[in-house]
Amino acid sequence: MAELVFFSGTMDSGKSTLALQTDHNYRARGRAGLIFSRGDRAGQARVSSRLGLDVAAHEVTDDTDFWAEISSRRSSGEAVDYLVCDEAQFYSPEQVEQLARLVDEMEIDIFAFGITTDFRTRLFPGSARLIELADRIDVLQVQSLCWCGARATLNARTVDGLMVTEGEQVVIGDVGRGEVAYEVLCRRHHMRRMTALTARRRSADESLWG
Ligand SMILES: Nc1ncnc2c1ncn2[C@@H]1O[C@H](COP(=O)(O)OP(=O)(O)O)[C@@H](O)[C@H]1O
Ligand SMILES: Cc1cn([C@H]2C[C@H](O)[C@@H](COP(=O)(O)O)O2)c(=O)[nH]c1=O
Repeated sequence: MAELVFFSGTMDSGKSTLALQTDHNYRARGRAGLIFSRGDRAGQARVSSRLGLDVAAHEVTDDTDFWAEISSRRSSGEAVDYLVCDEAQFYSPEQVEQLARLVDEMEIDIFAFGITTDFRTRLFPGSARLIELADRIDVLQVQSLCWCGARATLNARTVDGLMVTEGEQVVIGDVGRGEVAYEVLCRRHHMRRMTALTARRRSADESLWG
């Protein structure tokens, strides 16, 4: 039976690496698949992993209709056994429904990878629909860590190292890089808006003033 699986984790938890490994393993066994992504940091139509792999992919846009796209490929004789869908948090709820339909009506395995929540700890619409519809949700086993050493479960957006809570939901970026960047935190420190820089400053102040 084909499945819709949602592999989720914080930023920098190895999702794109696993997406590329999954594609590699299925392809190595003669199965035919397609890789999709939306808004990868490396640019349009790419899936890039911080471990160094960077491969071509099909860019998902507002106009992408997965059902129409795969039906048309199949009608013209192309085999499509599975889809690897990276940055799936950016897909629309309707696109996630199209993916679920491909599983149920065409027996195509869908491996979707993405973060669940944004910098304000709110679900992305695409991730919400994946959580509602997936046959299985796999939380990545590689632990990303908060600066305090606890397991990081949330993504913070930072400007010059300080956590911000206002802004657009979607701003493509990387952890620890750029003026606007991201940092993974445990819930306690996300709630306290305490990034690595804030913590360092606080401890410097404490040692200065006793
Ligand atoms: N220099 C490195 N050596 C070993 N592992 C690394 C290195 N840089 C990154 N990684 C691993 O890559 C992971 C990030 O992988 P990636 O697929 O880019 O994450 P995601 O797609 O979830 O944002 C990190 O959690 C870490 O385990
Ligand atoms: C928290 C959060 C993240 N993003 C963006 C930043 C990155 O471009 C991607 C996540 O990529 P990764 O492969 O999981 O590192 O999402 C965003 O647009 N808005 C947010 O709130």
